[in-house]
Amino acid sequence: MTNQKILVALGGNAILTTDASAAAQQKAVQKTAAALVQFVLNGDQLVVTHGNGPQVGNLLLQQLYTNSKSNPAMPLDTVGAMTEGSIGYWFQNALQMALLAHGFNRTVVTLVTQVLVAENDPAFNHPSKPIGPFYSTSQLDQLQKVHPDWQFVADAGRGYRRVVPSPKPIAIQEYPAIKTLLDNQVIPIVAGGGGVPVVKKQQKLVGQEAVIDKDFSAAKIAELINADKLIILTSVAGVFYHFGTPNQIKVKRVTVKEIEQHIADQSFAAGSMLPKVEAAISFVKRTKRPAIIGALADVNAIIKGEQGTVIVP
Ligand SMILES: Nc1ncnc2c1ncn2[C@@H]1O[C@H](COP(=O)(O)OP(=O)(O)O)[C@@H](O)[C@H]1O
Ligand SMILES: NC(=O)OP(=O)(O)O
Repeated sequence: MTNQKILVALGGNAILTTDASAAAQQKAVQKTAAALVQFVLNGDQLVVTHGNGPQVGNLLLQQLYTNSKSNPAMPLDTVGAMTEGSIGYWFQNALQMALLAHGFNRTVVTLVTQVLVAENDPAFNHPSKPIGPFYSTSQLDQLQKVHPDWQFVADAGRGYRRVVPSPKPIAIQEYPAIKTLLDNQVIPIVAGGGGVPVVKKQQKLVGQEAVIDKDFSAAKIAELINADKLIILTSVAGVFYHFGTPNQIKVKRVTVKEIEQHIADQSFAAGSMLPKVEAAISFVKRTKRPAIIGALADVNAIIKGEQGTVIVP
């Protein structure tokens, strides 16, 4: 029994494989849920957050087909909330079933989470978060004619993706509810897709057309709930130096100071490994507790301390 409070942040591969149908995504989520059960078996208090990049982009595209006065397209903040609900439902359902299979009748709850961001965050003028599908060069030309205001980035060898602003989280509006759920042994699924970005305007919270990086929201919540560990699960076995070259080396354990040096050397790709490393550093610096980045497939070995990259103060 480890009896720790652990926040697990799940990347896209935990949800979406190659098939974007609801059935296929639910199947992937069921596999992920089966892996997460180990934390509960260990006596840990689990908090889950997850990404939504592919899903929020796909749902935003679906809005275009129905866009009319009587059935208007929903804006990005609302579409983000829709993905928190839909992906949260998949996880809620899958985790409850996986726990029941082990004899645990636990309540799992998805909390649509509003995350406060700064209205003057420079990210609003520099879209950087890739969402939705990949496009070929000819598809890109076509899309740019129809949507001249959309921005795209080239994604190393895989085509182009639309990018939207990704402001940094400042505060978690529903933190008191997260605390209450944890105090009552409920497993919360929070800040899915980074949470819905909102800014405070004259005492009102106003949704923003942006997608927060879930790794940053995960680090913020892990800090607020006083988590013993932040675990970021993705598709690679950990953080690599010289990634993608014949000299790549997997980092097993590293101090904040050492890994910060590698950020300065631009070792980590923006929009993929860099936000994970930055989020992990933020948690470790502020709590003096470890953060681990590793593969979802290695979750049991990560729990035993045998896999992943451990970042320490
Ligand atoms: N230095 C690095 N070490 C490990 N992976 C890296 C590095 N730089 C870039 N990556 C890429 O980052 C990816 C993980 O980021 P991403 O796909 O955005 O995560 P997720 O969707 O799981 O949150 C890896 O699959 C890998 O291709
Ligand atoms: N919102 C978010 O960070 O999503 P992904 O992890 O899917 O990119």
